[in-house]
Amino acid sequence: MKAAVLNFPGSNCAEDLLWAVGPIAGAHAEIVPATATDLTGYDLVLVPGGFSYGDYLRSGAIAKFAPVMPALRAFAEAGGYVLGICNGFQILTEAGLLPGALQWNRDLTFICEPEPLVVENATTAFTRRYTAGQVITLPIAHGEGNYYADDATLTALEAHHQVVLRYQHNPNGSCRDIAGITNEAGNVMGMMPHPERAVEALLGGTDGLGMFESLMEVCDGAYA
Ligand SMILES: NC(=O)CC[C@H](N)C(=O)O
Repeated sequence: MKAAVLNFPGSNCAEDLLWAVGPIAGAHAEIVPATATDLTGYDLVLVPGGFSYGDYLRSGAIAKFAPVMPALRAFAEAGGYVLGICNGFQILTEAGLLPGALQWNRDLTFICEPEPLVVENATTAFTRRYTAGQVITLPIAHGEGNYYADDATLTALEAHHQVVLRYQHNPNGSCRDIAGITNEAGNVMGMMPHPERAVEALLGGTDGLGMFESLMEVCDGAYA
């Protein structure tokens, strides 16, 4: 699997993500600046967490105009796998690659804590190494993680099994406890928790590793 980790001005998780998907999971991975205009040749594009363009206006609202975004859109429309984590999820919703929006947390505070999550859909390219109903613990670290979508959108998300991760104890006010979703085609996923911060015992847990292993399995076949 060849993975690109996008890097916007203000991203602060690109190196962590590179470490998780590269040396830890075993992919060929490299950092690609937001000024790039071509993403051909990659199997997976990762959109990292952080504060792209200082989170000015709204998280992700400026990043959606970055030079790399037309290439990211073309990559996604061609069926390439895209995973947006935290600010990456915010960027994907702002860009319209995923439905809904991330609002300020219910209590208007930045929350940084390990969070138990239920794997709702274990058939996706991002979660096939888990089992349905499995509870995993991943860190969250965000101010604007309160997922919102209108009722029709939420109903469609549920009907098409696009809700992939739900908070067990909703920390931020997200509609229907949603922590992560895919697009209808299933090749684009966004999630507020950080799987790359849970890939080694040294980090306090390895529950995030399954996401990168799932993608390795889908892109490269059997994963040892
Ligand atoms: N770690 C992150 O990506 C979170 C940053 C994000 N912009 C926020 O909502 O605070």
